[in-house]
Order: sequence, then C-alpha cells, then structure tokens
Amino acid sequence: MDSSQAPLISSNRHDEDAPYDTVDDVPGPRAAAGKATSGRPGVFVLILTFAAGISGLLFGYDTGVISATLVSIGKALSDRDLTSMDKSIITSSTSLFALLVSPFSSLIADRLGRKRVILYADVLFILGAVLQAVSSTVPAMVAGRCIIGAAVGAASFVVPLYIAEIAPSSYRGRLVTINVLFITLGQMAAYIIGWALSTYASKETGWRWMVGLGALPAALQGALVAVMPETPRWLVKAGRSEDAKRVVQKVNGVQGRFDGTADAIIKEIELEIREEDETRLLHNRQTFGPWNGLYVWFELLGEGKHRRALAIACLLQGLQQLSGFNSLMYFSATIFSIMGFESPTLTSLIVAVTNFVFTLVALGLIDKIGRRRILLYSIPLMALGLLLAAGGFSYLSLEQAPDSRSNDTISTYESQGRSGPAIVVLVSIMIYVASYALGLGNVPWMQSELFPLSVRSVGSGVATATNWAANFAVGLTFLPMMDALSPSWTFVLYAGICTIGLGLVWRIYPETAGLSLEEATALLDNGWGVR
Ligand SMILES: O[C@H]1[C@H](O)[C@@H](O)[C@H](O)[C@@H](O)[C@H]1O
Repeated sequence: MDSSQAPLISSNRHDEDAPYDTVDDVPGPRAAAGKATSGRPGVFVLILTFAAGISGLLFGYDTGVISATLVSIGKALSDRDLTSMDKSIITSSTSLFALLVSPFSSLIADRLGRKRVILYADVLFILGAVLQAVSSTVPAMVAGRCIIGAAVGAASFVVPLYIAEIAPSSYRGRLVTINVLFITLGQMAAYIIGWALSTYASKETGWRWMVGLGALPAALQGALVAVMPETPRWLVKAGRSEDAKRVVQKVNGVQGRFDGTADAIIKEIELEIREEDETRLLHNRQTFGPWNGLYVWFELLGEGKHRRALAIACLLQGLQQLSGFNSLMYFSATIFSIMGFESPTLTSLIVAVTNFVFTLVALGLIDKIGRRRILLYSIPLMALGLLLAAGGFSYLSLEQAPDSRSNDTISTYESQGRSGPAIVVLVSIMIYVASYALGLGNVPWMQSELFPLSVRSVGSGVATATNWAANFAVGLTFLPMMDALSPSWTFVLYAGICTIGLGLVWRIYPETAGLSLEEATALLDNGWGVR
C-alpha cells in the first residue's frame, strides 16, 4: 500500500484519495494527517515501532528456535530420543494454537483493548518459555509450545492493528514489511543462539537456555507496552475521548498545547464509530436479530468483491506456507544433521541469514517491481530450487532403514556432508529461500490493501488464520512425508504446489503496487482486475 495515502486513523467514511469534506467546519483526518505526519517520526512513534518490532522478533525467535532445539534435546525429554512424530507435534502445536487464538484475539482486542492483548501475549510468551525450559517430558514440552503458539497467534494479529491505529499515516504501510524484517531477524537470532548454545553450552542445559531466552524480549516488551497508551480509536469507542485526544497530541508532538488537528481527528473517529454502530444496528435488526457479530461476516461473504479479496488474501497466505518454507525453518538442522553435516545448526544458519538478507532486499524492490510481478518472477525460482534440491537428495542415498536410536527411518543419510550432492542440496535450498524471501515471504502480509475498511479487520483475520492453518499442516506433515515419500519426492511435491500457486497468482492476483487503497480495492469490483 502506498502509505502516504492512508488516513491517520482508520476511517471508512471517506475515500482515501477523495478530497476531504469538512465535518463541523474543522479540518478532517486527511488534512490533519497531512499536518501530523510531515517531517520525521517523533521519538514516541519510534518507541512504538520498536515495541512492534519486539513482537515480530518474538514471533521469529520462537518459531525459529525449534530447529536447533530439536537436534539438541537428545534424551532429555521422557528419557528417550525424539521420534519424527514427537518432533512434528512439538513443532506444529505452536501453529495450531496460533491458528486457534488469532481469530479470537480480534474479539478480545475490541473488548479489553489492543494494549491489554499485547501484554497478555507477553505473559504467555514468558510462561511458555519457562515451561519449555524446565520440561522433562514430551507432553510438558508440547504444553509449553502450545502456550507460545497462543502468544504468537495473538501478537501476530494485535500488534499490527495497534500500530496501524496509532501511527501517523505515512509510516503505517512500511511497518508491514518492517515487521516481517523483524520476524526474520528473530529467526536469525534464534539460529545464531541455537548454534552457539548447541556448540558451546553443556548438552543438558544448552537447549533449555535456547527456549528459555525467549522470555527476555517478552519481558522487555511487557515493560515498554505498560507505559504506552491505548489507541485513540479504541479509547473513543470506550467513551474516553479526552484520553484519546491526549494520545493523538502525543503522536503529533503537540502535547499540552491547543491542537485543532487532534480535535478534528477525535471528532472524525466519533462520527465514524457512530455511523458504524448505526449501520450495524440497522442491518442486525433486519437480518440477524440477536446475532450481532454475524453482520460483519455477512458483509465479508455476501459481496462478490469482498469474496474475491478474501480468496486472493487466503490464496497468498496459504501458498506462503504450503510452498514448504517453514519446513526448512523448523527442520533444516534436522535435515542437515541426517545429511551428515558436521555442524547442522551452523549450516542451517544459512537458511535464516538468506531469508533475512533477501527480505531486506525485498524492502527496496517491492514497490518498484510490484507485488504481482515479484511473485511471478520469484515463484518459478522457488520451484527450480526445490527441484534441484530433490535431484541432489536423490543422489545422496535412497536406502531407508530403521534407525536404532530413534525409530526414524530417514537417519540413514549419515556422513555425506561434504559430498557433491549434499552441496547441491545446500545451494538449491539457498536459491529457494532467497526467492521465497523476495516474494512469498512478504507479499501475503500486504493483505489489508485488498479489503475495503469495513471488512479489513475480519478479512485480514481470516487470511492470518489461513496462514497458521497451512503452517500447522506443513509442520505436522513434513517429517512423516520425508519418511513416507523420501526427501526427493517431498521437495517435488512442494515444487508442484508452487507451480499451481503460480498459475493461480497469474490468473487472479492484480497488481496493487503504486495504487491508493481505494484504487486497489476497486480493482476487484467487477472481477479479478488482472490486466
Ligand atoms: O512472513 C514470514 C516470514 O517469511 C518468516 O520467515 C516465516 O517463518 C513466516 O511463516 C512468514 O509468515
């Protein structure tokens, strides 16, 4: 989205590019936003950005750290080696709980406030980290991962919402990609810490520190969020317009002085909320009676353009996960360990570093090349990387025998770390990860620009849940598929998904780069808008 065209506070009263019509003779939010956002962001906004970044960091750290943890646990849980099923459940329980919690977090955020949900998520992050660190059985570890999942699910939905409602308009759009950058930074940190602890710390305690350390950023964020205000929009809704005004003044850097802009913004939010309530009340009475919450779903699914937006957002989020990237994020150390690399955690760092570096590159390219075009270029490269990796695997060893230590059958690729095919697998994985980070790693999170404001939150919530559902499916099925189909065919399968996804993107995803939100959503008015 071209962030400079968004209003300071979400408003569905006005087209974002339409000339502003005044409310009670005071300048409205669009004019106000212009004033409020000129110049560089103030310290207050920078602190908020930093706080949001910590959430992305936690999301990344807690999803990334599992790779090194799985290869370091040894017999520490339930006095035996982990089976493939143990590893799959430990890993995917996080995404399952993120999936369960993310749609509900919007309800809680409306009721208790955005900030409270961030705080609750931090408490869960800390509890989950501690529980994992002290666990001595597989079920206890799974319980810890579930709590972390609930935290990630809540934070991945609420933090972007908090920032979007509080940040000046010209910085709002960029936060989407910056948040992904923080996620990949967290994953890289998890890999580095995972490698360092698995190499230099004691075997018994190293992995416990890995999972336990996630509590620290959460505590830091909890402390930061505690001194931050609730968003103006939520405050107005809760009948605290004076508090809301103070927050807007702080964001605008005019605290304690008279500021007509702040007054205008608060008036506009009040008006918008009144209008929303009135429309909802009217429709609910006519159509749903007591089922108030159904109205927004009716709106989302009842109109063709909303359904098309939802289909595209869910396609992109589903494809992001089903193309298999997180099987590398979660299991690359396991893969490199069964391939016989001497330091699997160090080798797997390549995945996280490549992902981070190319997300950084994507930041610079995404608006120039465009979302659709970057996907059309990068998905074929992903498929190529996957097919090359499949070829490399097929030369490693196709024999599968039961492993005496762990019931795994894929442990037979021992001691081939420096062979030609192993290097081919490594390089192909890098090609795959780099092209993922350029396109699919980022673009699906731009989901909100597809939805008109009236259904933006619920539409983004459903798309986010799709992401976690597909994430869960991949986490749960990757290792069993490696066992049942062989690594080569597993990678061929992901390449097939990429190819189907490419066809769908080509067919139904229009280019939205450089368009205002209004123009972008209008593309879907009478069809898919692909030219
Ligand atoms: O956009 C992010 C990013 O690409 C991460 O590296 C990945 O682990 C997440 O699943 C994804 O949502």
